[in-house]
Amino acid sequence: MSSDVRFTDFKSDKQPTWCPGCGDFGTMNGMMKALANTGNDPDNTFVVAGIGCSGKIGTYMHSYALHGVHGRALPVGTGVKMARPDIEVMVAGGDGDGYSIGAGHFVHAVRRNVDMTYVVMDNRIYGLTKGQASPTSRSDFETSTTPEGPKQPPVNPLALALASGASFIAQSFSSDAMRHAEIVEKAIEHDGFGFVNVFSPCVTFNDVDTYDYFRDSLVDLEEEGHDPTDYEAAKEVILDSDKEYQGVLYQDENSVPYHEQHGVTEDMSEIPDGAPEDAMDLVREFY
Ligand SMILES: Cc1ncc(C[n+]2csc(CCOP(=O)(O)OP(=O)(O)O)c2C)c(N)n1
Ligand code: SF4
Repeated sequence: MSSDVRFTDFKSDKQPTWCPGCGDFGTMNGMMKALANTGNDPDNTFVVAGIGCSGKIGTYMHSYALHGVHGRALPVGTGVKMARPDIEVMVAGGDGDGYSIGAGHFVHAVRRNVDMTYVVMDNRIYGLTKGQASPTSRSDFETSTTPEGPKQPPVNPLALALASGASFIAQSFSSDAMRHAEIVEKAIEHDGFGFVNVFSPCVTFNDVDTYDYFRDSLVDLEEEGHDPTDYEAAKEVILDSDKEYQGVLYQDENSVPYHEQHGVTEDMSEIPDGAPEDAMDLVREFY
C-alpha cells in the first residue's frame, strides 16, 4: 500500500449518470476519502456493488470491481475476501438491495463477521426502478406502489444488524462530508464486518427524507458522549425510533474477523497442489 494516494485516485473516468444533487455523490466521495485516508490504493481495493442507482458506484470508482446481481453483493464480497484476505473489500448498494432481496445475505454476512466494509446508500426508496417503497420507507410514505403508504413499520437496519451479532454498526449522512468519511474510515479500520447505513437522499423520488430533514433531525452520537463499546448503551440508541443518529453506534473491541477465526491466511490465487488441471486452467485464465 502506498501512503501518497489521494482520494481522487479512486475516481474512474466515467461520468456518473446520477441525478444532479443525488446523495450518492457525497456517499461515494466519502468512501474514496476513507479508503485513501486508511492507506489503501486502487490496486488493493475491490468494490462489489449491488443493482440500483447506488449499484453504479463500482463503475464510477477506480478499483477492482464487480457489479453483480440484485441483492447478492455480500456473498460475492465474502468470496473475494476469503480468496484474498489481503485485499480491502468494500461492498455497496441500496436499501432495497441490502434489506429487501438481500436481507438474508445481510444477516449471514453480519454474523460471519467477514472483514469487509458494507456501505448501504439508504434513500428510503427504490430509485432506479422509479420510486417504489423500500424496506426503510416510512409507513405513510405514498408511492406508485403504495398510494396510501406501505402501512407497515420500516425495517430498522441497525437493530437487524445488532440482533444478527454485528461487531460494528454505524450511520452517517452523505452531505456531512467530513463526518461521513470519518465514520466510513472507522468501519474500514474495524477488524471484522464494518456496517455503515448512510442517509443518501434521492432528490427525484423521495420528498420526505430530504437533505433538510436529515440536517434538522440528525443527532451526532459523538457530541452526545455515546460510548459505542457499551453494548447496553448501543442497544438503547439503536432501538430508539424517535431519533435519527449519526456516528458509531456499536463496536465490539474484541471482534475477531472470520478469516482469522478459520485460519484463512493464504493467498488463494496460488493454485493448490493436486487441483484438477482443467479446473485450474479456468482459474489461470481468470487471474
Ligand atoms: C432479481 C431482481 N429483481 C428485481 C430487480 C429490479 N430492481 C432493480 S434495482 C431495484 C431496487 C432499487 O432500489 P435500491 O436497492 O434501494 O437502490 P437505489 O436505486 O435506490 O439506489 C429493483 C427492484 C432486479 N434488477 N433484479
Ligand atoms: S433516482 Fe434518486 S437515487 Fe437514483 S440517481 Fe436520481 S436522485 Fe439518485
